[in-house]
Amino acid sequence: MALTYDPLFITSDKSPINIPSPPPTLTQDELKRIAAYKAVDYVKSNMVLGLGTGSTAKHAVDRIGELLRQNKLKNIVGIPTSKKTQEQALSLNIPLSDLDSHPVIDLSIDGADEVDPFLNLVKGRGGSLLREKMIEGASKKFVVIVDETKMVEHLGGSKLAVPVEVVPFCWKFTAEKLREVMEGYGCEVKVRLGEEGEVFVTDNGNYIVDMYLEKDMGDLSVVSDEILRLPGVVEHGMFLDMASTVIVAGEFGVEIKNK
Ligand SMILES: O=C(CO)[C@H](O)[C@H](O)COP(=O)(O)O
Repeated sequence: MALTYDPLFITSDKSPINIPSPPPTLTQDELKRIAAYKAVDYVKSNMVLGLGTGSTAKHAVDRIGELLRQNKLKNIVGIPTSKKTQEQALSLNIPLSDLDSHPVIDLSIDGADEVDPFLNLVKGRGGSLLREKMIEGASKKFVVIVDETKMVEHLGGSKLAVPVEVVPFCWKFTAEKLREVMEGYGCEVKVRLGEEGEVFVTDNGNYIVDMYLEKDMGDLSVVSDEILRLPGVVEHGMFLDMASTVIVAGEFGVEIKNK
C-alpha cells in the first residue's frame, strides 16, 4: 500500500486562511516503508540488485517482489545479503544469484543503524554486516533507506552498538584486544547474545562483539584500519564512503541526500 501525505501547505494573502489539519503521525515502520518505496523507484528492469537485510530493507524487497508480480519490472536478479533476505526473496519468486556469478551489482538497497553527515554508516545491528559490506561494496550504486531516528552527528553517536564480526576461536581474547584499541573512545565491548541468551552466530558462523562508545572516533579511516588489523576480526560495521544516496523519511517528508 502506498502511503502519501504532503507535509507542505501554502497560504497566500488573497486566499482565505485555511488552517490545515496536522499531518497524521506516522509510525516508525511507516516511515521505513516510505523510504523503501522511494528507493525502489531507482530499480529498473534487467538490473542485478543487492537486497538488504532488516526491517526497512524488508519493505524494499516486498516492493520489488510486488512489481515483478505485476510485470512492471522484468528480468531482475537479486543478490541477498543474508539467509533471512534470501528466504524472503524466494517466497516472493525473486530470481537469486550470488557475487561469484555476478561480481558487479547495479544497485543495492539497504537500511542502516546510523548515518552521519558525510553519509558514513553504522550497519550490522541485524547481524549481517559482512555479507552486506561485500555486496554493497560491489555495487555501482548503494541506496540507503532510513527513518529520521537514524541520523547522528558522528558514528557511535546513538550510543547503541557498533558491531564487529569476529571468529569464534578465542573470541574473548579478540574482544579484549578490541577494547584496548578502542579504549581512548570510552569503549565498552559486549558479545552479542541471541533471544535465548546464547551467543549469537552470524550467517557466516562467526560471533559479533558490539562496541559502545562514549566519544567521537574522529578519523574513521584510522579507526577502521586499527580494528581490521586485529587478528580474529573479520569485519566491522562502519561503512565508510560507501553510500551513494541516503533516503531519509521523517514527519517532515522525504529527504534525498546524494554523495
Ligand atoms: O545492517 C543491518 C542488518 O545487518 C540493517 O540494515 C540495520 O540494522 C537497520 O535495520 P532496520 O532497518 O531493521 O532498522
